[in-house]
Amino acid sequence: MSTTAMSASSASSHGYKKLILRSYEGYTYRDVSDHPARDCTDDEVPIVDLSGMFGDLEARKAVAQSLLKAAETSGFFYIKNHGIDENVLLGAHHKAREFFRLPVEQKQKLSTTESSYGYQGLRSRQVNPSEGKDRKEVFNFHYEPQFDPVHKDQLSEVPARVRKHIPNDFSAIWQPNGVEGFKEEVLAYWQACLSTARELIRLVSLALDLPEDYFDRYTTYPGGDFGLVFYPGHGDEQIENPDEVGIGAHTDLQILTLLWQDEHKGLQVLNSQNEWIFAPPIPGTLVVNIGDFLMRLTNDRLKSTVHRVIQHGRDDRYSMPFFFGFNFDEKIAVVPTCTDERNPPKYEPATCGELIAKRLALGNQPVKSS
Ligand SMILES: O=C(O)CCC(=O)C(=O)O
Ligand SMILES: [Fe+2]
Repeated sequence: MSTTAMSASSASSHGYKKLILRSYEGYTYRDVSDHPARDCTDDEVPIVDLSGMFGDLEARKAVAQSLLKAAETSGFFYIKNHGIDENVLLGAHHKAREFFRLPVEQKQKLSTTESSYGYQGLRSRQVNPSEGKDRKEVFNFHYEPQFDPVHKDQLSEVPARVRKHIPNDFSAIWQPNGVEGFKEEVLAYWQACLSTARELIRLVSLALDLPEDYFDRYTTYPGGDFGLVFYPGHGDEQIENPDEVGIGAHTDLQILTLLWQDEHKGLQVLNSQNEWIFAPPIPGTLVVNIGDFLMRLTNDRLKSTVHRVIQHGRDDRYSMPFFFGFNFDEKIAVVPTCTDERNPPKYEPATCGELIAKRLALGNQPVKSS
């Protein structure tokens, strides 16, 4: 996402605000209700029970159908019975809590200049050009073959085209930081997410009437960006700016996002009536949402939906998003089952890497407000 703060007007009139969004194609604009968000209904962001994902083909197809319905409407759903060990998940969360409590100078030692790896401080980023700076701290990292259980024992076989995407300064972020077991526990959860995402994409194939392994060849060295995110609570402080965002409105860039959120509400999803709805935390679930590249590959059938976080509670909020993507350099066309004579492909084959680079480059360009 963008690393450059910019200012642009977000004039309010008749209960609507103009929202500027970054997309692969450039800037897009939406008039969005400025009414306070309400909670989503069970239909808008449904719970998909993944138990059947580990069953026979019939059971897998049944789960795929419920996933498809959600992916075609709001593009957001909760998953339960996802198979990720609660202890692994909470292990990473507890390390995140310890990490963000470290003195800021210590956290800043884990910042990088070449890449977006490592620590990013409070209000140092602005994801949305028409909202303010993000009131959050983050510890980020990206896919590394050496952490992927599929490749960690055959690192000499990692192709040069994959190595090319690993920045030189990546290992700096893993130096000891004062939190015992930080790297081990965080990576254990990242690995669980990676394996769940590789399973989920097989369900997506089934849902789209494709062979179950259709996308497998695109997930050998996949995108696996991860963030520990900390939205500090306001405690007894007065909220000075009711519009201040934790993370500004955006769509996720890649294939699927798996988001763990703690018990504090904050995640808002923009529905098709341009109203904000909360996707509140539900114990035992992760939130899954479709990314821009999957929307494109399905000829816009699966929806990549705008979302943001506003954290105005007294308490701190923590979340852990895992962004699953396809191999960065693989040119992929719109899938055959999402097109026909009346609905030809809207997009040329493209690589995930080139489109992401295009969108990130927008962060360095001036914004037109309409
Ligand atoms: O923290 C959250 O609940 C959502 C974060 C998010 O949307 C992102 O990092 O892309
Ligand atoms: Fe997001």
